Amino acid sequence: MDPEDDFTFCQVGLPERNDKEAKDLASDIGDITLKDELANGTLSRTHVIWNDKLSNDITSRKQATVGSLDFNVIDMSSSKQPSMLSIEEVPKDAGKVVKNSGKQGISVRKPAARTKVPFEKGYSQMDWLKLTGTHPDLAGLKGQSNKRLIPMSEVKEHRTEGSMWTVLKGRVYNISPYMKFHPGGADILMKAVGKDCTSLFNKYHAWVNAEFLLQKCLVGTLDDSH
Ligand code: HEM
Repeated sequence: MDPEDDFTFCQVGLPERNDKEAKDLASDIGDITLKDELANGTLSRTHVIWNDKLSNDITSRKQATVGSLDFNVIDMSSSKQPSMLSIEEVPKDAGKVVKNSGKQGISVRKPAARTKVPFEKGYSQMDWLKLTGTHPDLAGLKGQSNKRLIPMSEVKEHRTEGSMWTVLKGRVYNISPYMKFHPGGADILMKAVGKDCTSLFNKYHAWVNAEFLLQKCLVGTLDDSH
């Protein structure tokens, strides 16, 4: 076996390096990219968000090693662009990071304020999925078809505890059984009752797959002909 490959006995401690050299190197490090070298030799950019335009401003790029750490040292001192935006600078609850068409480079799109409510025991999304798989009539159809066309006037009538209807993307749902499972809380979901909640829904979480989550709560299709 090649002795280089033998990791059973390895040298412990820092390799010999003169202190001044290490300090100079550290002060030189402006931006550090955490490097994920992929099998094919390409670099993945999971750790630092790049503005592609910035790449053009890199005046020098060198490999450096301090102790056992490898760095990509990137000199951007001549750059007129704002500095790179590191992941730490992105607010945790922020929406997607989008590229700005202007000169600013990267900006963060502010989503609608969202407060997740801690779920009561037994009311997690997992519990909801279990319930949808076992409950025989979540929509409260009592044998009626859910292919029925329903006028808005009928939706408005359903605002009582066991029967709270809403319209979402042209479909009518009984959201009464979902109330306590809603991650945003029952109070806010009450705003949807007796109304078309499509725009509110999209404002808070357009990505949520309600067609799937509420499929067992489907009561019918909105009749918007009058
Ligand atoms: C009627 C169908 C709806 C369904 C199936 C639904 C489902 C969900 C789901 C799955 C989440 C968690 C999202 C995530 O973790 O990213 C959520 C969160 C939330 N929902 Fe809804 N929702 C509905 C309607 C609404 C409406 C009408 C409102 C506002 C009036 C609303 C307000 C919120 C809020 C504020 C959260 C916040 C918490 C968060 O995720 O950060 N939802 N909802």
